[in-house]
Amino acid sequence: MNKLEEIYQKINELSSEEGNNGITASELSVSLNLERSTVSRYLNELSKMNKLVKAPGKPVRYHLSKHVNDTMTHSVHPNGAVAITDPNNTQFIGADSSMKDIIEKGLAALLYPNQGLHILLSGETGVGKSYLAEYLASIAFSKKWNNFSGHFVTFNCANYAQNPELLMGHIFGIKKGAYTGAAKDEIGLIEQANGGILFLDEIHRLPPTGQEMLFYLIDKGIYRKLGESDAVHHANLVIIGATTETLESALLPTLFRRFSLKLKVPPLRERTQKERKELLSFFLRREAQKMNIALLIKDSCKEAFLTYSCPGNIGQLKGDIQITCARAFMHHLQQGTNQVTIQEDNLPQQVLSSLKNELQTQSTEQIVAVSKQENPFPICSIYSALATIKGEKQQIGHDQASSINEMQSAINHYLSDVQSLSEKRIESEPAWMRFIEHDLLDALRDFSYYFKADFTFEFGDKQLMAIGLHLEAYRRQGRSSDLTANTVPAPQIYQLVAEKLAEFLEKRIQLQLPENEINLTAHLMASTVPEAVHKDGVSVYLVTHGDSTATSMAGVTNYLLGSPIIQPIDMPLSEATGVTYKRISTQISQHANDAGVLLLVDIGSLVTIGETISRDLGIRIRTLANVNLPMLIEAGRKALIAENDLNEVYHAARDAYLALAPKAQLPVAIEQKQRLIVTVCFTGEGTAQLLNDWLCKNIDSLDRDVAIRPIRVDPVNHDSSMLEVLQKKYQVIAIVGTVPVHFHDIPYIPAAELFMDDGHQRLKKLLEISRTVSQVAFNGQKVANLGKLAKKGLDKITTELNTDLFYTIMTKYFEPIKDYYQLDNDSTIGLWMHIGSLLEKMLQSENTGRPLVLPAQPMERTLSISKNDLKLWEPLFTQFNEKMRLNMSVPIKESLIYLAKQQN
Ligand SMILES: Nc1ncnc2c1ncn2[C@@H]1O[C@H](COP(=O)(O)OP(=O)(O)OP(=O)(O)O)[C@@H](O)[C@H]1O
Repeated sequence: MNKLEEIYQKINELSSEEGNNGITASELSVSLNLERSTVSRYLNELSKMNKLVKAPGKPVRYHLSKHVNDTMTHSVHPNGAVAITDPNNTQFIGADSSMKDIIEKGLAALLYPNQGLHILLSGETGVGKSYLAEYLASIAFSKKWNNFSGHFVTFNCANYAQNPELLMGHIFGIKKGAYTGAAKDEIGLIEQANGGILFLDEIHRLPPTGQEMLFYLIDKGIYRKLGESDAVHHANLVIIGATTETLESALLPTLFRRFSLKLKVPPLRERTQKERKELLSFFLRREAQKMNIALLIKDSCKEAFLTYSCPGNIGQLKGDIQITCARAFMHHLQQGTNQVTIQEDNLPQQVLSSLKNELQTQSTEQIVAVSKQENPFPICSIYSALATIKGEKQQIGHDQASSINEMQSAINHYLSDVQSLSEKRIESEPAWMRFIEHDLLDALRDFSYYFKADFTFEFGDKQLMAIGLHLEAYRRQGRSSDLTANTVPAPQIYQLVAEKLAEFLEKRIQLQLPENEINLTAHLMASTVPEAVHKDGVSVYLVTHGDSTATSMAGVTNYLLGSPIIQPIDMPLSEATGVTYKRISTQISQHANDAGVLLLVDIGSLVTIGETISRDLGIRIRTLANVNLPMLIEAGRKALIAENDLNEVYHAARDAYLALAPKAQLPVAIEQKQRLIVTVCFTGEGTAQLLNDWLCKNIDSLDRDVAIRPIRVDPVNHDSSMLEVLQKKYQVIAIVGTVPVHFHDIPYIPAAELFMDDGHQRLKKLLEISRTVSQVAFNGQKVANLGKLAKKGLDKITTELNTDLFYTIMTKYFEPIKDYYQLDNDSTIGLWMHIGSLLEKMLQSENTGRPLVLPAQPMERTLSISKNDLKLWEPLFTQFNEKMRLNMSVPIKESLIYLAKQQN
């Protein structure tokens, strides 16, 4: 036995020991009593011979190749391709050739004790980086290496590249209030993947701060959520990053170095012809399984797939094969053949071009696969769907209306199938666009652009896709399929537009459409009208408390009316009123028109929201409270008729309420009893009194009418007679205290909870919901005029300040600040006045040359100013600088931020 064999045998022995996790050169030199350098030399030799696999890291550990490979089962396929099958039956083409070394290294990294090593993958788009990451993870998980217990979580950083804050929020998690709109704590992907593997695709899209945070996590195992300044979280996970950029330039050097293993996945052009053949067969077999029918491919087409230049690599090859199969399948449906044959005219342009001249004469066909799986390929089943309806109609003699409904639902199914195709993006354009030739696509786009004034409905991408796919199928076929001959007319508005489109297409691209194709096009238009906000009708919005109440009520109504006319807006109880207001107003401003808006809300206090939005946006809005289903249906029905004006829709909905609601539920005037919060404890003087004081200080200005009464509850008999008495005089909103009191249906909030977010929020919501319209109306007025009130005040006390300009700036730029710190009305006016006076002083000092004397800072600086605070205020400060030429110093800026934070 020579030295090399001796060493290899020793490694075999050591590797078979329980819990062995690879061997290092030092360990081996000790057990063989040989020089470490000699051992290293032999180890390198053995790895070159593919007998060992090096796991990167320090110290380098060596594993027997057969151990790494044993984790995969090899199987031979009918076409001779050897593929490795992982436990989830994912075939990895190339695992025995171009990808062998890469896979072995990747597996060794994940096997590395105790936690695995972080991996960075690079390679052109579509080479299979995500596929590789998933493959490695599935093996590591199934073998339970390193106790991987969490999940394999994948995320593409490019999806949020335009919004770095959100991107980092997704990865690291968000602390409530981290930025405007961060209404609640969110857990991040790191937390989700803890104990497992996080795959970050397009990792180079992470901004430098994100990269630093990631570096810190990899280095120290700790991280912070966005917006957190003190808390730290621990995580133990492997990160696999992937990038299409050159490795060195993709990441900050610090982060780059933390990836112990860097692997470059080769492009398709560098793979062998044998591997490309395997890929082609693999993808064709998959499509055949989906279609559940014999799939044949002409030799010439096969050759084209093997030779065309495919810059998008395996991803593009797969996409082009799918499109080709879909076209061939479409052809098969129209011809009624009993097999699908891929022919030259099914090939996308870029594949076809490689065919030109030489190969077109070949015509041998070759069966690729037949499968019995029940999973028919979705696209283009519209004809068969329509045929079924036509058959049923003939049998039972349906009336016209129900036939239209069935037809629409068949079309809708077809569209959602097609839609799922467009979800997978190939390069930058949706997949469906590749089905439609450019001349037709351009013509449809131009039509939607030039004739938009003629539509009373939207004609966007969804419509383009549905109509384009259909007309492309018709055009390729060259004649209308018998199956489309249906006699059910589409609604008039769509029919007219379809006729106009037919005229346009004939002129533009000489495409002649027969009557039944025009009819079917009209049906396609009718089925794809999005959100069905008919441009000239009244819009109806439903706003209710709860996570999904509005959505489900609107869902039922829209279903019954057969049209998504009601727009739901859910108001989660945890959401601040200001945030809800913004959402409602944004939605209304995007969709409403001159016909106005009917706002249906669940509680009276929301009535004023409509009034305020109406004032702010200049849109006519009427509001009805205590909404129920009959009201909603009636409002929807009337709004569907474009001629009905806002008053008609409003009255119809109100009458429906009056006609259908039981007498007891009629909207009688809300009893004008004063609202009361009862605080309870065993003495009525201890905690109850303290709670009383706390509530007095913390209650919102909108609820200043609320009385607070501390009472004693007998520790023995829990006597609640005092509550009986109080209830006669007051409307008791809640009982807060240290003794659980369950009195009628009045909510009880334990004192401890009140000081935590949940309890406080609950009380706030109870107060909000119990506000009467008049209470809110008074304050609502005030809300709308806050700025004006402050301006009036400043007009009286300032001489230098341009209060109009100040008002304009503040109205726009102070709003996010108010929302962020959830400032109440009083604090808002106070801050407006404070800032106004400060600017006045600055102007005076500039004019007179006297130094600026600022009022003493009364606050204790216990609150810290975060980057988010500064970011929030910066636009306002910039405005003062640009529009008023007032440059605020850092201490002045900070004093304002402290002041606002203290109000919170
Ligand atoms: N070796 C393989 N065997 C079988 N299918 C593969 C293989 N490699 C890639 N694919 C398929 O090719 C498609 C593209 O691969 P993938 O999305 O992993 O590429 P990528 O390099 O991550 O691309 P991008 O950089 O655009 O995100 C996937 O749908 C995958 O199914």
